[in-house]
Amino acid sequence: MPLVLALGSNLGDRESTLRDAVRAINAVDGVSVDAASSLVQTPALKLAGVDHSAPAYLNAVVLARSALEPHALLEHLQRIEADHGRVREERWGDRTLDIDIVTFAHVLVDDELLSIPHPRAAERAFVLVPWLQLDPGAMLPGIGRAADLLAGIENDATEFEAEPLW
Ligand SMILES: Nc1ncnc2c1ncn2[C@@H]1O[C@H](COP(=O)(O)OP(=O)(O)OP(=O)(O)O)[C@@H](O)[C@H]1O
Ligand SMILES: Nc1nc2c(c(=O)[nH]1)N=C(CO)CN2
Repeated sequence: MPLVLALGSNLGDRESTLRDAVRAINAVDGVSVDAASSLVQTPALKLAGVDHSAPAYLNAVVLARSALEPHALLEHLQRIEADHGRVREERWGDRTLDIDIVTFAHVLVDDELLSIPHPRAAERAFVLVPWLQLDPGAMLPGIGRAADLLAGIENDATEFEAEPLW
């Protein structure tokens, strides 16, 4: 099944963490990475709104395929986050690595562990901008076209010069 992942980091060596994370995702049995966006830099979004005093994020989107079901995939992604020093503290707090499942084919999931499509992707330029780079026709199933959604929000993402992630 084709799927879309959103990666973010705002602590430590952000670029090398994201680079390692893409390799680790591809190394999961039953998962293969097809493409990765360029890196975008965005100010940290906190529960109270954008926080310019917090370290900025580097974000990227990865297109992959998975033979695993979504919950099994989530467990692997959380292990990869933990391997990169991710400590779970406050919601929307600073982190070395965050990996979210944005879409998983046209599958809809909504339980206590997992919501797909990711319920906040539609409001996040740091997801929509790199995703549209890889797929101009990107759709959030049941929500809408990524291009239309991006047109309705503030786009605070800027390109970050780096070697391709994949
Ligand atoms: N689509 C999804 N991708 C990844 N995690 C998800 C998803 N839907 C629900 N979750 C759940 O969200 C929980 C909290 O994740 P996390 O701590 O990364 O949240 P957050 O990154 O602070 O906020 P946000 O979910 O808005 O990005 C995870 O333990 C996971 O069970
Ligand atoms: N700019 C930016 N802000 C965030 C991000 C992120 O990836 N980028 N992730 C968060 C937790 O999901 C909270 N805030």
